[in-house]
Amino acid sequence: MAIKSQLLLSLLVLALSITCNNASFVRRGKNHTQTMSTGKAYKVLITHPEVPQEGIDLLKENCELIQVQSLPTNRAELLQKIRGVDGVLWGGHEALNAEVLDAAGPQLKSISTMSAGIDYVDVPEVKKRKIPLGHTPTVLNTAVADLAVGLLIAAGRRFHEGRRKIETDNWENYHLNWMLGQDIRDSIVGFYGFGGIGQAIAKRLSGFDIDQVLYTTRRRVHKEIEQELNAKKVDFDTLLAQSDFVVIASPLTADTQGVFNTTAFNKMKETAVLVNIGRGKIVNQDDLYEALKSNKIFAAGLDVTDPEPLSAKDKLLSLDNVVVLPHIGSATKRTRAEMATIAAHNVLRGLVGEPMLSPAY
Ligand SMILES: O=C(O)C(=O)CO
Repeated sequence: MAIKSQLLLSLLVLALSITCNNASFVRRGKNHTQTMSTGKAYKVLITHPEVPQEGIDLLKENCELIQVQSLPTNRAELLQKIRGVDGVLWGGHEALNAEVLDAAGPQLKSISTMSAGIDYVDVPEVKKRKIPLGHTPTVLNTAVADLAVGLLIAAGRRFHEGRRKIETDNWENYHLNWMLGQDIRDSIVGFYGFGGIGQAIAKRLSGFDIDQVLYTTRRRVHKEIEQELNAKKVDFDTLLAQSDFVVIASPLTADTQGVFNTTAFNKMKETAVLVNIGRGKIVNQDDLYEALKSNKIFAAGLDVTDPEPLSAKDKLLSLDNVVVLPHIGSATKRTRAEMATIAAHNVLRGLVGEPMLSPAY
């Protein structure tokens, strides 16, 4: 499934690049078409200095590009450069809200983020102004899924604690029951959120001879996917009670915020491992700290935290049984290039009033 969908996606990207390169990128005025003094039809802001060249090359054929140079993003520079642009490729995770939309002006007609999650976007504000909004799911599924499997193994098999044992001269493998971890073989893996990323993780885990996949989502996934992944939809309490590994692969919304709290941890197995590659705020981090410290659950592997960046002094980092990464799920060169490519196509399509490749709403 994953290979097929990657292939399809590559074909789609190729097809789109042909369409977009041939499209007539003339500015659509009320009665006339016009181009700018630069000869380019549209002005597009790229809000990050490190957006991969693949995306920039696509845009620059038909658009005059302006780019934010500061890093971390200087809000004043962003607000000044966004004035009067037709499109925006939103490269970072800064708040995209009424302030920036007001600064841009009413001519703004196309925005795409370079991320799957859009919790930093005030979507109702964008919608209210009828501006098409794109994002970049799918292309990062494999990179995030690979990392999630890594976290699941690292937390379940105590990688971080093991490293600490060495660093503190406490290597005690003369004990037969030293550093024993959790088996993935024959385990039940529960997914909170089971879209493309969750399914890509389950697909990878099928190679580890797991017993069963459970998932909690609002809507049931297709029967064929359930069959292929040996997956069964269950309610949240069942997911918590039965899973040996619980993987959070859901977006952050008003409904998902803080759902993993003490009440939830108390319903999990004491041997359970929690993995979060969704968003930090889905977990109440103080409650997670208590659950890990008191061994209410076995371990956690987190690529996302609350806040980000997490302070080096955060109490979570004092624990042996948590593996924490600095939100690097999609951080591979190829994935970043593909994200920039999809985001650029989204922007170009929005500019000419065509449906975006991956619309956010
Ligand atoms: O694109 C996103 O939303 C991510 O968090 C990638 O890890």
